[in-house]
Amino acid sequence: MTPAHLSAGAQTPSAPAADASAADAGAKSSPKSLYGGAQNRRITIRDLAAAKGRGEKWPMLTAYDAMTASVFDESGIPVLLVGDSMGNCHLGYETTVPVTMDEMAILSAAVVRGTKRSLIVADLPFGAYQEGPSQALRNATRLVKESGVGAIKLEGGQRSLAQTELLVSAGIPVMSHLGLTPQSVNAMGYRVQGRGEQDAHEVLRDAKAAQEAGAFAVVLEMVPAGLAAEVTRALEVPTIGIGAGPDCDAQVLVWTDMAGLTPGRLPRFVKQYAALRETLGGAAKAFAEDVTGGGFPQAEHSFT
Ligand SMILES: Nc1nc(=O)c2c([nH]1)NC[C@@H]1CN(c3ccc(C(=O)N[C@@H](CCC(=O)O)C(=O)O)cc3)CN21
Ligand SMILES: CC(C)C(=O)C(=O)O
Ligand SMILES: [Mg+2]
Repeated sequence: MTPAHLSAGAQTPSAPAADASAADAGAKSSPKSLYGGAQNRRITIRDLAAAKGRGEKWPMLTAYDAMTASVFDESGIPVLLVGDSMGNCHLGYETTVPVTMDEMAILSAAVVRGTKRSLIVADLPFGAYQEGPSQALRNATRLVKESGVGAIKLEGGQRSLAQTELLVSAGIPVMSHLGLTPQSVNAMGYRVQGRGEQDAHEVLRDAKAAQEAGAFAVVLEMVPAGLAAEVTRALEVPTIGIGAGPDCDAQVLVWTDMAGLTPGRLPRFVKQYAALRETLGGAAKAFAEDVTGGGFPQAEHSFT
């Protein structure tokens, strides 16, 4: 098998075009805005830092397969997260806890292959970094080398600082994830975090510590909007909110939630922009009725 980082889709800079025409030169330079995909290269963590300087907000979505990722890439979504939410959204587990490194590596490589411009960030799954910095570096290195991702995300502030520092010193960009950290569901449940002075102070302290350790961005999940605003003002690196109010630098949602594919009750922070479950179910039923009723296939679908 060709390692993903050697294939066309990998997150290594492609060789510059021999003929740098005026149009090309413009397209290769820094994007005027992060959203839109006008640039002819991968988004980098430097682009994200520049967007914070301009006060520009940006979107992030999860992705777990090449085809869906290509839709988001072509739609100009600057950052895609191969989230361990693949556990419940793609692999049929109850939570993110059972997700393995093998599963992360395979689906991350698929997302990288399906995209050209988005920065691809992969979660380190539960159990892949809690042993310590050397375990974290070994597993993060695998996702960078084998899957071709451009950055790694891990949960926890203070408790993951040594891991963050080692990855950053090794040249692997790290996104930190604070507030509700779903890999700790068995300890904390799915509840708003950072309520009350003590807990709010802990979130702010963790965010500053993550930035100090070299994190290029911080996800804030299910924290009060006022606290997220305070953290966003306090940090030089961008904050990415999910259930963290309107004042974060960026917003992330799980793609199956935002597109209306996830069944059942959704978290309060989700907004649905499509009804894919209905659309796809309708297509399946129409196909089934066509087959059982003899309407498909017709001559135009057949060979003589
Ligand atoms: N489909 C999906 N969407 C997500 O946002 C998501 C995942 N899966 N898996 C990984 C984590 C888990 N997340 C979750 C899971 C449940 C709630 C939840 O039950 N929220 C309720 C209760 C809030 C409360 O009681 O304080 C809500 O109404 O928001 C929130 C975030 C966020 N992530
Ligand atoms: C919800 C986002 C931030 C995440 O960690 C995931 O999708 O796994
Ligand atoms: Mg996650």
